[in-house]
Amino acid sequence: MTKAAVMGSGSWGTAFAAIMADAGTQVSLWCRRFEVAEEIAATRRNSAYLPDLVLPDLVDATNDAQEALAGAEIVVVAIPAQEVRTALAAWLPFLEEGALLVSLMKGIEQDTGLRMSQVIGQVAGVEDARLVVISGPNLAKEIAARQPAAAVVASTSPRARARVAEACAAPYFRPYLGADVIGIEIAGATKNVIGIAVGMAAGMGMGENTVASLLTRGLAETVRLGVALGADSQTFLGLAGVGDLVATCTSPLSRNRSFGFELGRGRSVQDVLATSHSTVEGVKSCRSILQLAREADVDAPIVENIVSVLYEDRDPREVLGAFMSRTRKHEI
Ligand SMILES: NC(=O)C1=CN([C@@H]2O[C@H](COP(=O)(O)OP(=O)(O)OC[C@H]3O[C@@H](n4cnc5c(N)ncnc54)[C@H](O)[C@@H]3O)[C@@H](O)[C@H]2O)C=CC1
Ligand SMILES: O=C(CO)COP(=O)(O)O
Repeated sequence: MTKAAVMGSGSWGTAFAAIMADAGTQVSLWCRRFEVAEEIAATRRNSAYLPDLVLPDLVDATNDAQEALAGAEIVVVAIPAQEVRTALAAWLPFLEEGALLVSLMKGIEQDTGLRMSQVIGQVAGVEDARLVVISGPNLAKEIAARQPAAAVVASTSPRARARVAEACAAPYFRPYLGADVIGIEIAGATKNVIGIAVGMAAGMGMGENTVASLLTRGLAETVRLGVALGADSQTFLGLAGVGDLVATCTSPLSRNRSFGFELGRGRSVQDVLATSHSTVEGVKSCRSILQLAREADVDAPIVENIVSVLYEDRDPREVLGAFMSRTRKHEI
């Protein structure tokens, strides 16, 4: 039986541990807090994140990273993007020789502008063939309820992606295979920022036309950036592209959309962040994405305007007006 470690017991790490166990993989779920590991051991539940999910018996929880990583052939990282560098460095001594490293994160590192698989590869000093990324329309709560969903499991190594896909193919979770790691990571990180923009518009009372227009232009912006960075444009029509954009931009379960919604209703960035207990990746990644776009000389008006709302105190209403008065141009 394959043994995996899932490092991070927030909403996605916990749901993904259940997926892997339902796929027949033995999972050790690493929890940063001892109380979470203790609760899971005693009740099979992680009440702070997914209270309705009863974790399968194949999931063991521990807050000892060495114990979690012992014997793990697949190591899945599921923590906030900006924390990966430091956390992974602490886990390095306990990684098994040859283990595959899987990123579930949807973010870009601040300051370096690196994608998550790049950060993992750099910190762990491993070749691309051992790195895998997973992305798609995967709202954790729906997955935890075992509602059917699909995702892309991507790696430059056919063997690595096939092995990880096998280890997470559950009756309600269908992994597709992919090789375009750049496209999948750019799609995953950028959709969070587009989700904030759409949420903002919805919070201001705008209807479906506005949502669909922003979503579509957000996709155009994401494709431009991805292709400039070496991605295949077809990737953005797939699960990690359109698929995730639709899930994020239309679901009240999305933290990024909900964050934007509250801004649209008139609350301040600080106020909304102070009351949010879970990760809103678009907030920290939007500046790194804008930086990547500027370096690649790519026009990214939605990301740029979200940065100005979040970091330059710009009024969301003013931003919506700014989109409408941009210089007329060809759609494609
Ligand atoms: N929740 C979802 O539906 C999905 C989330 N993702 C991505 O997965 C990543 C993780 O997100 P969630 O699980 O939703 O976040 P979360 O906010 O639910 O949980 C974050 C987890 O990371 C841990 N953590 C925080 N700082 C840490 C540190 N310095 N060292 C070690 N652990 C730390 C927390 O204790 C918590 O267990 C994000 O990049 C997110 O975009 C991807 C797909 C779906
Ligand atoms: O990535 C996600 C769904 O695929 C989760 O989106 P949020 O982080 O906005 O909740």
